[in-house]
Amino acid sequence: MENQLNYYKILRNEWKEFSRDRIVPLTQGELAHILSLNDRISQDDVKEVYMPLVHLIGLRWKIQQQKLVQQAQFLGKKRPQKVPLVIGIAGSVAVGKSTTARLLKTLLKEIYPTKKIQLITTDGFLYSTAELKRRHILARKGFPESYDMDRLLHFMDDVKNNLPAKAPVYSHNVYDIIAGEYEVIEDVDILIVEGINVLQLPSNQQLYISDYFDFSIYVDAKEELIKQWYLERFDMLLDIAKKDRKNYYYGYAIGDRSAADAMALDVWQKINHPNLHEYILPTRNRADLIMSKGKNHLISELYLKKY
Ligand SMILES: Nc1ncnc2c1ncn2[C@@H]1O[C@H](COP(=O)(O)OP(=O)(O)O)[C@@H](O)[C@H]1O
Ligand SMILES: CC(C)(COP(=O)(O)O)[C@@H](O)C(=O)NCCC(=O)O
Repeated sequence: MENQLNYYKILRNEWKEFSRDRIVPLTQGELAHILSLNDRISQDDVKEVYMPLVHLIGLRWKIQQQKLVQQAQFLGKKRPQKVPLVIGIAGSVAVGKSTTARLLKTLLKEIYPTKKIQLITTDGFLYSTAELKRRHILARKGFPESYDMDRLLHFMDDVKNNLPAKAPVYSHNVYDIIAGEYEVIEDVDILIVEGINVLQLPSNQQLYISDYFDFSIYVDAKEELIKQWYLERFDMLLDIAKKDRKNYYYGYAIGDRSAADAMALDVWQKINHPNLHEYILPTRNRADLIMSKGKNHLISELYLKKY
């Protein structure tokens, strides 16, 4: 990413200093616990990248709480209403959004043990395969029109008003929405919302989903790397699928692996590549923080919005 006027470019070495002494340090035991829950993340990443990030989120949370107190005073209310803090995580398919989101949730839970912290992915707001077929847009899965953005907007509205909200659930293994399964969000303190579309503008709406966010992150990397991670994840999904006849990928998993890999590459080129360039990358500059990854998912630099 080239230098942007409205972002501070912060190298990893500078960023890692930002949490020093200002946040509850983790004990070795807590760190080990966090790493055991997320085998994809290194100890260095937790200390050098995620701890300063959690510190920054903590500061934003304080400001949000202060605003709510001021507003309550202005309105002559005794107490401010409870409004959950919402963190959005955007980026390409397979860039590592859900891995980042899971780690952030684990860390926040460790640091704020009495708070309720939940995570949803907007994959659940994709139309079901049956509905995509009915709309003749099965080949457009992941593109803006394949999501029920109105439903997502209403969901965000309920969350922010501290009303119970239900997020539908998507399974990569089934490659579809799981009918009747929901993640229930209720009386939550922090909600993390992860998905390729979280910084997009829903059609026919005046509101961005990100209007509900208190802090937003875009996970970024060069496309060659993301494509490689997509293909590697596809291979991992096939390994899992081999053991399960009901898995969507079972047929590919027991067949010729090079034909399956060629199919995945084709999906990248025809679907995920154009989606990244037409609809996901253009939302990058809406994020409060851009985390830029290099080889082996190592975060090399961060871009923090100046204002
Ligand atoms: N920090 C990381 N270290 C190692 N592998 C990672 C890391 N982040 C993501 N991955 C791997 O990259 C692939 C894509 O990550 P995932 O979180 O599923 O992406 P997304 O949610 O953006 O589609 C997965 O195979 C995941 O295990
Ligand atoms: C469900 C998704 C839209 C969401 O992507 P995610 O960021 O969770 O990987 C994507 O994984 C997808 O299915 N895209 C359609 C093309 C494909 O099969 O990859």
